[in-house]
Amino acid sequence: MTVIVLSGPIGAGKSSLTGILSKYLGTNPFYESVDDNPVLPLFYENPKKYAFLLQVYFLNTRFQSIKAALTDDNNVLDRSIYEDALFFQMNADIGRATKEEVDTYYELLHNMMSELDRMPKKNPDLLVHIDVSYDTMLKRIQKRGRNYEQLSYDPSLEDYYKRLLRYYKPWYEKYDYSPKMTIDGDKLDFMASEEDRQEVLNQIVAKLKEMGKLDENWKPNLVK
Ligand SMILES: Nc1ncnc2c1ncn2[C@@H]1O[C@H](COP(=O)(O)OP(=O)(O)O)[C@@H](O)[C@H]1O
Ligand SMILES: Nc1nc2c(ncn2[C@H]2C[C@H](O)[C@@H](COP(=O)(O)O)O2)c(=O)[nH]1
Repeated sequence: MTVIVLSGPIGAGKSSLTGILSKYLGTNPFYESVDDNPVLPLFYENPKKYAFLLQVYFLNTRFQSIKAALTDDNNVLDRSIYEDALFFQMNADIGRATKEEVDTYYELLHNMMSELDRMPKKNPDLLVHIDVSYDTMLKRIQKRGRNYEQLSYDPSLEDYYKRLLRYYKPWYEKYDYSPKMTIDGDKLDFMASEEDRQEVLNQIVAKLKEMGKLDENWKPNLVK
């Protein structure tokens, strides 16, 4: 039984890989609340006003998801609570949160992480990070086509996305809640290429076997 958390910038392919991986491993996917998230469009319309509210919304849903996933012990999460502060800190650094909001946020996060630390299973088994360049990220955001995420909606999103990418390297290096691995999301087109999809799955399965989380003789639940 495994809990795998995915990470990566906007449009990296986390939701897509969550679907592919959970089917392959025969585990249950947890998707982030995006299309049904009432605060997300408000945030893109007025980031300064809604950065704190959006973060509390995401943090709450991520807390619920990781608790359920660690209890069930058979899941893939398309983004997790471990990535939450990366987003909020970046927004705070560009002046979208007051000192009081920052202090309140970190106190809330700390309380939630302490609660996770008291659970029988405290941590995920593996973090799979999808690494993408700015060009790839932008292409995928365009392909997905959510209006408020497009540079045509707000040209300052170019700086926002580039800044977000810069926060990922130190975040990944510091992450130590579980073993971790990186997928090259620029090179491996796991949506269009069957060969690339299999390569990504092979890399993840090899890591799980190396960690003793999958039996050496394990075979996929579903071969497409
Ligand atoms: N490796 C990939 N190659 C090509 N297109 C991809 C790849 N991963 C995702 N996409 C496409 O990019 C868009 C964003 O993917 P999505 O899974 O929603 O990313 P995320 O959950 O990381 O934001 C979708 O239209 C998806 O079909
Ligand atoms: N300010 C924040 N925005 C966030 C956070 N998590 C996700 N998001 C935004 C980014 C995208 O517009 C959308 C979906 O993200 P994907 O990476 O799944 O495409 O939601 C966050 O914590 N803070």
